[in-house]
Amino acid sequence: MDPLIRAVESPTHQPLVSLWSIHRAHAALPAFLPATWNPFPLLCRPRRPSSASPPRPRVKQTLEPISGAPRELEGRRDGADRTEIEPSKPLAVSGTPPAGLVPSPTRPSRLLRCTMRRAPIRRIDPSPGRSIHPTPARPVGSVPTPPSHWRVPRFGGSNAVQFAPPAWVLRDSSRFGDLIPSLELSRKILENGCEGLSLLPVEQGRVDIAQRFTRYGSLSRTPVGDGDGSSTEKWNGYVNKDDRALLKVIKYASPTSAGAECINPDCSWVEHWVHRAGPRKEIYYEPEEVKAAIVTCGGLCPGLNDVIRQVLKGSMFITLLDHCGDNLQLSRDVVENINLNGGSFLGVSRGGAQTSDIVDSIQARRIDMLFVIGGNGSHAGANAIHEECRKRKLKVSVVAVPKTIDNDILFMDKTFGFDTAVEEAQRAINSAYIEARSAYHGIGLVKLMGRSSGFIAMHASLSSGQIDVCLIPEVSFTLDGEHGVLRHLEHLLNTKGFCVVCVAEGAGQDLLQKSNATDASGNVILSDFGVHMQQKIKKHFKDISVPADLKYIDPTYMVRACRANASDAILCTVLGQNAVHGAFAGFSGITSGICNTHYAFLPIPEVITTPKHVNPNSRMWHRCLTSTGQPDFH
Ligand SMILES: Nc1ncnc2c1ncn2[C@@H]1O[C@H](COP(=O)(O)OP(=O)(O)O)[C@@H](O)[C@H]1O
Ligand SMILES: O=P(O)(O)OC[C@H]1O[C@](O)(COP(=O)(O)O)[C@@H](O)[C@@H]1O
Repeated sequence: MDPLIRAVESPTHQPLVSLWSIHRAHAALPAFLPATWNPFPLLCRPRRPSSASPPRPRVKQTLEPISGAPRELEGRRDGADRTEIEPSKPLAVSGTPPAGLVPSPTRPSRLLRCTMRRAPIRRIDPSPGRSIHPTPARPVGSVPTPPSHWRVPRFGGSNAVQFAPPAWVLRDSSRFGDLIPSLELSRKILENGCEGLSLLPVEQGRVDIAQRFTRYGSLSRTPVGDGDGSSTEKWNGYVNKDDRALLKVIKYASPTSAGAECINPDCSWVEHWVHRAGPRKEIYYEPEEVKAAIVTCGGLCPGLNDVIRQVLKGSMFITLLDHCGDNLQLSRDVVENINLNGGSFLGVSRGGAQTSDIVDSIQARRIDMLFVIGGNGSHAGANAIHEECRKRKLKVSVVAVPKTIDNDILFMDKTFGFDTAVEEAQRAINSAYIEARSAYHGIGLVKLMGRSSGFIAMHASLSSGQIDVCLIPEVSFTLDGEHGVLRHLEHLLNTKGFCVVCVAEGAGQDLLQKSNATDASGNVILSDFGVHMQQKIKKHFKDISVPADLKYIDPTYMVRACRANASDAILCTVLGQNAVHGAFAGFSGITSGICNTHYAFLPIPEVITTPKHVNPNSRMWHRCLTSTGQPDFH
């Protein structure tokens, strides 16, 4: 099914992520399984119920423990002759199994291959106006215990969540019938099955939904050699629409494992599949006719120009870009060298227009694709636009590219600009180090950006190796008292003679007076912890009559108002290209990211559930503590 049309027309948005839960498989099964049993999900395949397919026979299997009575399990046999345990009876062996149980010698693997539970489809209600900023829920800086979302980044709401793959609705004819009950073609689908359907039966003629083959792969791309034995005829370089990447690869044996990100209380394995990004063979727009708009919002970020340029390069025939209400004709020539400079060629701002006005403009200008390059706020905006386009039944692909130096977007390995910002931040740290090292009782203090997450401070501290104390918003601390930061600085001056402190912008907000002011986008304007810390250090050492030479460095915008480094430039290139591929493939309401080293498309509502934070239990934060040698400050 045309995913764009699905997005535009379906009353229930079917997000792009396929997520299947193997319910409690690990917790309940191991005692019954041979040591070689693999609890990982490849053996499990999504069940796709279809009214066309005959009911599968029920089967019973017996588990024969070494000691104790045999137990019977019930399930259904699937087409591949595998048995699925009934969802309502996840294992029918509740309670703690007696020790020493082994699988039945008769067909053990069939029985226990996997336990599948079909989770209800979660309806996404992105509430366009909803603020995704963390402050209402958690006052900035007050971090008594790590909130659950730091430990459990996950898709969806409660329990097992399943997102259908793109064509799922079409294959599930009964569900499809529910969606569009009155249409002739949907009846045909019910009768004939849905495979191979390429036209959506809604308002044909008004919305052009026919797919066509892209010429992307035939332009100049040919396979190199045949050394690997693959046939050049078969090579096409396209990403299959059913390709998926696994989001999480660590299986935590216990919720207390370092950095465990558990979805279930018992930490049982749940697989998260994300759609692989890249060029599809079938596209839903005529490249020569596409009109696209790009917008860059929020704070500056190294690499914005690289993404803009790639959107132009990747899409062969984008003819129009729209910025601030003005039509700005862009061509490849115009953007040829923009990546050599920092900033945004299009400009950035906070705050902005009403969603309905933006969509009015999209409609009036007959724009087919909108590329939104921005952070959490921009993603919320993009989603609101996508929803409004759906409501108006407009064939518009809204695709985002996650941008922020703060690296605070969920599920992404990293956002572009972050690496560069860390590199720049390191320079500030190095200067502070040199100043502190060269002075008698020198103290270098560096404040780095990071509104609600301390990724820049943590990574810059780690990469520089010159930091003695790193303070981030996610970890609470006290300044005064026996276990406070100031006493530790005293200790450092006494022992090594100097020290360097790195604080994230959002750190220690609970120690400061709140202003409650917000910027034009609704982001809380933070109190300046860097200056507060500077004053506290000066006063403390004056009070105890110990000389201290404090040098305060706040590089502020210097870490982001620069050109992307090589690593970010590559990331921007790929993300920008993939955004175009996603739009041409007919997706809307998605973002183009990198997850678990693979480039992926993710549904926007999922990535804006909450900003990503440093997990204080993570290995990375512990590595940082090992590197700085700092104690707990409370
Ligand atoms: N919840 C929201 N819904 C719709 N638009 C939003 C929302 N939050 C922010 N925006 C818009 O997104 C744009 C960028 O948001 P901002 O928070 O400044 O930067 P960033 O995208 O980097 O987080 C602003 O124009 C703002 O009006
Ligand atoms: O002063 P400005 O431009 O509003 O930006 C300050 C904020 O921008 C950032 O650099 C990035 O924020 P965004 O991701 O919202 O663009 C933050 O670290 C910082 O708090």
